[in-house]
Amino acid sequence: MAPGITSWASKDGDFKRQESQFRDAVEPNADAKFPAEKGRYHLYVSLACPWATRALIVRKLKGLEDFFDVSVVHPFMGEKGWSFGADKYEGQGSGGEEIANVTGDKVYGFEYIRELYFKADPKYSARFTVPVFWDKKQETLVSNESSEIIRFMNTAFNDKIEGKHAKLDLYPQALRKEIDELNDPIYNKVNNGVYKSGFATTQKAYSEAVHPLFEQLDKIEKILDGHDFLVGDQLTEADVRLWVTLIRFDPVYVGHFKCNIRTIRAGYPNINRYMKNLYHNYPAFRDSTDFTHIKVHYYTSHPQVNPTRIVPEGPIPHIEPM
Ligand SMILES: N[C@@H](CCC(=O)N[C@@H](CS)C(=O)NCC(=O)O)C(=O)O
Repeated sequence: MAPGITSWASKDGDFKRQESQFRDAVEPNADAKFPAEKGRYHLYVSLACPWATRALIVRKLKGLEDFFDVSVVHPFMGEKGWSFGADKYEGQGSGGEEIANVTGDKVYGFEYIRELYFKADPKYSARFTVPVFWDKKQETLVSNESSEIIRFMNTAFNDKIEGKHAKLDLYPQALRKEIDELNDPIYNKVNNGVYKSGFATTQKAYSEAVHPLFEQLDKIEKILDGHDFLVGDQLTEADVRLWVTLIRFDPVYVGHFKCNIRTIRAGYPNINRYMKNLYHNYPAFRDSTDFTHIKVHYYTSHPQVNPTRIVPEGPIPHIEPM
């Protein structure tokens, strides 16, 4: 077992996210290493995980449900990492109860996500993260980096899908510069900023994460004034990448990760409207959201942050109506 799988902070109290190790891509051409083929691939996710949820949202936005199926892990993550229910937390809170929407491993019947990593590379020695984009033909991991998985989903299958799904371009040439310029601070200060705040083990590391996080949210609040999307008044990957953190913010990050300078619902009217619009009016966003998985995962899987593992009841509602 990898030592300290549930210890996230470095010696100086900062949380550092590891670089993903599998960085290939599915490509449209038949002679590619990983050619776009219907039924060939499989996506492994946690419904709790914001990075994995990016891939689920784009799969649905691009109409790729028939192209590759999905396996969903149990939200409790123990010492051996993500499991399909082999490791359950039998304690207080909702962690010990049966959780809906856990599928088991539909490809191999494995118990743990780590088994996929060792199948792909017996010498693998880094973290066993989701999402995992898996090639059933070569029995290997194509990519475990969500930002790249959503990029190839956006393009690789386009000549095999139709209409609005093929036309939808989440990373259009004309907007790339603007999207890239936003992705960078949003990744560092928001998507990863909540983890840096929550996993900090010194006051200094916490402060150095939580203030930039809220300063970046303040900037986003201004960008969204009078707009439904971050860039170009159209849905792009920048929205997908930001939204997965926003939807978890009030239910989890405010309490569990101490990101409590403001809530989204009370402190950011534009961000709240934007978040609610995508949830209530875009099934790809709503259907990829499972608040039970989200809350049970965070509150029960980080005993150094929440030793009682009690899952709080609120906020009620998890997301406000339009
Ligand atoms: N850079 C990766 C990050 C993925 C990631 O860190 N996933 C978390 C879940 S939210 C995970 O699987 N963590 C397990 C671990 O670190 O042991 C991506 O965007 O795909």
